[in-house]
Amino acid sequence: MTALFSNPLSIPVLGFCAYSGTGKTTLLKQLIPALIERGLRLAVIKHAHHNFDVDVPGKDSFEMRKAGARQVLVASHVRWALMTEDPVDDDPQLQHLLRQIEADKVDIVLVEGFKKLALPKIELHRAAHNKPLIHIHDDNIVAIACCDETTVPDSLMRLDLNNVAQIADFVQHYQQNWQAEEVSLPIDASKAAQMDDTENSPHGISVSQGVAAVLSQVTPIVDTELVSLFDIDNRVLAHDIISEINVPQQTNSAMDGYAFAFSNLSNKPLKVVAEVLAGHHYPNMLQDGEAVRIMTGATVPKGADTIQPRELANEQDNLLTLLEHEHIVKGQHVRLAGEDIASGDVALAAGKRLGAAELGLLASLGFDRLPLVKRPTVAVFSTGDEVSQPGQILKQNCIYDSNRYTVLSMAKKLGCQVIDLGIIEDDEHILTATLRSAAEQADIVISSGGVSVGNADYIKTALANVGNTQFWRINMRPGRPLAVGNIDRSLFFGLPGNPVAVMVAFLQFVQPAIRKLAGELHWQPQFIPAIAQHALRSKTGRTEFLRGIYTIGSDGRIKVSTTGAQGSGMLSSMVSANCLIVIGDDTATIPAGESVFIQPFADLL
Ligand SMILES: Nc1nc2c(c(=O)[nH]1)N[C@H]1C(S)=C(S)[C@@H](COP(=O)(O)OP(=O)(O)OC[C@H]3O[C@@H](n4cnc5c(N)ncnc54)[C@H](O)[C@@H]3O)O[C@H]1N2
Ligand code: MOO
Repeated sequence: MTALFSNPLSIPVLGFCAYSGTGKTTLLKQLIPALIERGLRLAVIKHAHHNFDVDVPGKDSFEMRKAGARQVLVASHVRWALMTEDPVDDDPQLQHLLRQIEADKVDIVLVEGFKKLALPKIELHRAAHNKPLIHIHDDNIVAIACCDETTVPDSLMRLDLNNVAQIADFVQHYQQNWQAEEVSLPIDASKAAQMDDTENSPHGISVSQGVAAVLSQVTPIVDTELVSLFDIDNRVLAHDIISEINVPQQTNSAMDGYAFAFSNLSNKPLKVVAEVLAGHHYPNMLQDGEAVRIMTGATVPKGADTIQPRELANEQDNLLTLLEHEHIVKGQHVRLAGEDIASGDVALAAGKRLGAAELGLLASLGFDRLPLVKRPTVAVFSTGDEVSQPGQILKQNCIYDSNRYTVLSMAKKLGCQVIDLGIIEDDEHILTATLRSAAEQADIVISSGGVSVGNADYIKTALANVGNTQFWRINMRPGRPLAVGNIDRSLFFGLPGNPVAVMVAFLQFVQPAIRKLAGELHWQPQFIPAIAQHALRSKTGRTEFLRGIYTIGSDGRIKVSTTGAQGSGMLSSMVSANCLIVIGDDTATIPAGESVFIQPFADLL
């Protein structure tokens, strides 16, 4: 039996396992120089079963540690050692230890010990020792280094325990051919299995299946319109935009300074023959021994190819001396014509959502009107007798409507035109009429509330009168009940009533649908790995969306903790959060210090 292990590094980790007395350390002591000779940079992790000390009593570092410091780092000009007092009941956590390795400075980590972990290993075996073979119970053995007497199955690579060069060749080959495991995202609609009969399924469907099923019902809008650059707010480009000019138009200076030909560099001063301001040019060809005074953005004259900043030059009586002469590089501080975008290039491709940077780029190419995909229209209403309009007196047993506002806001941020249909009372005729008229006006109709088993009746019957809609149980929390379907040519989403569930369900299901409908290409949810600051719990079989706060640690890594209580009615948890922590349906617990995926809210919320 092996215990789960996943390599947190971007370099391979290879274990060496054997019963004691087989000669693991002896082999490693010979193997390390042989691998270094082959150009590999190594890190080694060794598991010690006893309470070892790096230093000895009497040494300052020892005394400081024994005095109670949790960590002592002792450093000299050749080496440093970090000692951390980290008592644990079981074996130390290899994943945690691996994260201490400087993965950008080594090519492979060799691990001695940790033989129970499911990490790739070379088994060492001496038949004369009469010990059992490890590979029989461990699928992670990639090769066996042994003597002639050991029988090795055909499926396994056989190495000679006494042939260090052969083992080193194997390790080198392993390192060169290793590929990082494909990261499995907690939600991946592209890998969602086909759904069978999902309607009213008591078992529910996964988030990935739900997203895939929603997307399969969306046909992108093909109608386009020309829109002025001023009025484009986060909308989607309908056609490729080809640049008609070079950006920058002319080769120009990136510094205030002097332009000259690099081939003229010598200890002799150059003669300053003119001054070129931005928006102007020097009409002549620069001759041997000449330079011009030039400002940032001004066109570099013909005959010049290099700029020296003003602060690294001395000019007196039109004679120029270049300082730090030996550091000057040909072409420095020159911005070449077309280096940003060349005439004829696709500056932006169809399907791109236009934010501030894209608008700036289009403006820099001289475009003032752009062909855009027509905005999706989204109609939104709330249901529920207890739901009251903000601004009015809150009646007993009632709650103010927040869902319409969160949904309308998220739809607007996705560039949609929105129609607010208000709060619709729980009445079959009124709901039916509302749905019919909403579908006539909107590409997407969104309601909240009334989709769970108890109180779904009105919306269910109203929907049955006007369209074809399925009620799903999504294996997620929050946001379990969800209705999805069609009313004529409109897509309908019945989101659950709980305010956090509404937002999470919108982000996971409505958002991809709007993006596809709006013509956006290559849109995928953004998952970023972060280190959990405390243990996170879920239940296998469902995807958990916890409200999280991520920050960047002093080590440059992203860390995340939850906002605390996670009730699906607690909108304050969404306000304090800046991300969702996503625990996929195959995971029950994420221990503190382990990696978990987050979905930052970015600018959508
Ligand atoms: N027996 C079961 N009961 C419930 C289940 C279940 O599977 N079996 N699912 C629970 C889950 S999960 C959710 S979420 C809710 C969803 O219920 P509905 O979609 O029918 O929503 P309502 O019951 O109408 O409301 C739930 C909750 O949200 C508040 N709400 C509703 N609309 C608004 C609004 N516009 N603004 C603010 N708050 C709103 C409402 O007052 C309720 O407190 O069902 C569980 N029950
Ligand atoms: O959708 Mo519900 O509790 O999972 O909020």
